[in-house]
Amino acid sequence: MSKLRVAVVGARGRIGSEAVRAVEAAEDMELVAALGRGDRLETLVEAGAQVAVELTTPASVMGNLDFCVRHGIHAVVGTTGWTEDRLAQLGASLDASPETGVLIAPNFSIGAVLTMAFAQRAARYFESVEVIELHHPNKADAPSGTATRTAQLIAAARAEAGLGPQPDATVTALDGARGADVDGVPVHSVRLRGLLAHQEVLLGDEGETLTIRHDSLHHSSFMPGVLLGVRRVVAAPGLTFGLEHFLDLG
Ligand SMILES: NC(=O)C1=CN([C@@H]2O[C@H](COP(=O)(O)OP(=O)(O)OC[C@H]3O[C@@H](n4cnc5c(N)ncnc54)[C@H](OP(=O)(O)O)[C@@H]3O)[C@@H](O)[C@H]2O)C=CC1
Ligand SMILES: O=C(O)C1=N[C@H](C(=O)O)C[C@H](O)C1
Repeated sequence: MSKLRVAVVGARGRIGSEAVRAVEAAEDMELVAALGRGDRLETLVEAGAQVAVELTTPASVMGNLDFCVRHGIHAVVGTTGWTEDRLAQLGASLDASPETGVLIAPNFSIGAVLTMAFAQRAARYFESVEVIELHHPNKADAPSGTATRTAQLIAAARAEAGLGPQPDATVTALDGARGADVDGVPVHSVRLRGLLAHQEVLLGDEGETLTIRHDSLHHSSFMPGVLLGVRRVVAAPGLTFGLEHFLDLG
């Protein structure tokens, strides 16, 4: 069986360097390129990459994906910063290259994917819900892509269940005290030395609360999801948003 020819873009970063090691260790993959900032994207074509794992920054990801899609290189994307406008732009590129697949995974760890699924499922039963994400202090964006996606899923589930706005009698508050508002769900961001990537979803109703917590303790937690994405994206043309689409969550 021929090996999948895989490149990593953002290969010297925190998750990118871990992805390089994971691809090198995978028996069914060959690492054909490892690009850092300033390296030529044409290397991907010269190296015959079938899949590019994109782990850079919100400022770089759109240009990198545009190049990959135009050249028929499938992409597995962990980089954050996705908005409706960006997704529409990527969708237009994919329309012109219909056999190419792009997976965007707000989080590659199975525990985080399950957290999102459990929170989405629980949301309809609770009047109140807030999300707290906690990360290392070198993280560039807030809130995290995972927390934003979690809040969007919760908000959609609440709307589908006919729930209205959350109870909150706050009249005065310091700026930021109630967190960021993501579709009506408060999201609070903690940046703390010693942490890596953590999230709590707090749900509350009369006389009870439910807390769903996930902790990524090492970047290795993301690697099974990255490798699964690489294996599956080659047979999934178009845009797939969320690793859950490649998992059987029952
Ligand atoms: N989906 C998931 O499960 C996960 C997603 N992430 C996300 O991945 C992204 C990267 O995170 P992290 O590794 O911590 O960040 P880092 O800053 O450690 O890594 C980003 C790397 O990308 C490089 N880079 C920037 N632009 C380019 C470019 N155009 N071409 C090639 N390389 C480039 C940077 O180089 P330089 O240092 O020179 O700027 C840096 O080495 C973030 O958006 C983060 O939120 C992180 C962990 C898990
Ligand atoms: O920057 C990180 O570290 C992480 N970024 C992703 C996010 O913003 O959700 C995934 C994970 O939380 C780690």
